[in-house]
Amino acid sequence: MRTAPDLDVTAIEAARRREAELTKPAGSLGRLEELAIWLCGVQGRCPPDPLDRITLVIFAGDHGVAEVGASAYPPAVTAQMVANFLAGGAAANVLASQAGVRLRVADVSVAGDHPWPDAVRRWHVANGSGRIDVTDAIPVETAVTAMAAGRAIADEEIDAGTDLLIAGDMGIGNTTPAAALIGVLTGRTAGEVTGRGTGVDDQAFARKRAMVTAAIRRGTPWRDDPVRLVAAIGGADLAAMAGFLAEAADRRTPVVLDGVVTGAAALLAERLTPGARRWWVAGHRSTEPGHAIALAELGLPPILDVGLRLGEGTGALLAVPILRAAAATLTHMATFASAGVSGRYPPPGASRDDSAPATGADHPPGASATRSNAVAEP
Ligand SMILES: Cc1cc2ncn([C@H]3O[C@H](COP(=O)(O)O)[C@@H](O)[C@H]3O)c2cc1C
Ligand SMILES: O=C(O)c1cccnc1
Repeated sequence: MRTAPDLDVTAIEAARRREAELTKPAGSLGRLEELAIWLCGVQGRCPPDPLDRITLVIFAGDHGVAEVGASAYPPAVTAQMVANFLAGGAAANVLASQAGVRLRVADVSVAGDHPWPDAVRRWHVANGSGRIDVTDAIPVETAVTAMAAGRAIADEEIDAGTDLLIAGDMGIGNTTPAAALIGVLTGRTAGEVTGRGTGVDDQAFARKRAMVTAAIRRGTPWRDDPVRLVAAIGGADLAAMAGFLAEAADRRTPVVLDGVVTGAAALLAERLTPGARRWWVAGHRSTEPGHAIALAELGLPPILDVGLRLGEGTGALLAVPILRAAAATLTHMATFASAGVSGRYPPPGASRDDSAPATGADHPPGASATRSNAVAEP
């Protein structure tokens, strides 16, 4: 099995050294420091380039479980929301515009014929996905085609020159296959991974949990075969997302993950290409219980936790300003030496000269120390 490429260790080391030289207490920028170091690792340079060219790809597809009460909304909403994305009226449009992110919609498996531009329909590989509690979502051949479609979409964006990709989802009923995939891939029960999605009532929630239980049972034999697993209990859109995420890692392109649906696709992609997760960050943690479980399995702590349960890439879009802030601080802050700010006291036992004034002569870690109050290694 092919593993994902490593991040650039030299750039990571340079970023760590630079973080320690900046005019702030060591570690005080918290998660921003980790994100800045990660950005250097994925870009292979320190300081990192600003994130000017970011694209969100929303993978749209229908799901048979929505026909039998898995969602609080009717299946027709999937296509109607694709039209809404194209008209600019969805939450993802507004947040993408705020964050300066390009939005692209890919109809991978929306049911029916639609008069959408070729760019939207080009990677259409299925007319919806089957009821996963009783039958396969898609044939295995369609899963293979859908994964290749997701890889092709990633290639198109990477070849066009992108600094960062975001994966988002649109598909009524899609939190049911997402929960089932997370259940199989983390060994959890339907009770642990199933949430209310768009907000189903108690009766529908019980029905949904029963569907997830049945789907987990149907999918468990394919636990170690991501292609057969996504064919059995996922769907074409989830397969395309998994291909997209794996390809981004293969091509050394960072990705911000969104909610429970991209989380399920990420678990699949990590099985396709072990180590791919190093190329991703989790934009947020949604309120769907399966999402926290997926992120824990991936070892990806979310940047934000603000009660979102929408999908479309919205949680990832909200994290973009934080990623940009991380890059900007590492790039533009002064160092102790350049700003003439005194560094940290040396550790107990080390000799120290308290009378030394705060001048530009203090020393960042890694520089040769000629004064006793040089900055300590963090
Ligand atoms: C108007 C509307 C816009 C949405 N945008 C994202 N979703 C989100 O909700 C759906 C998943 O939840 P469930 O599994 O309960 O159907 C997906 O379409 C997901 O993208 C939406 C849902 C609705 C109704
Ligand atoms: O976690 C998500 O992204 C989510 C939650 C509910 C509905 N749709 C998406």
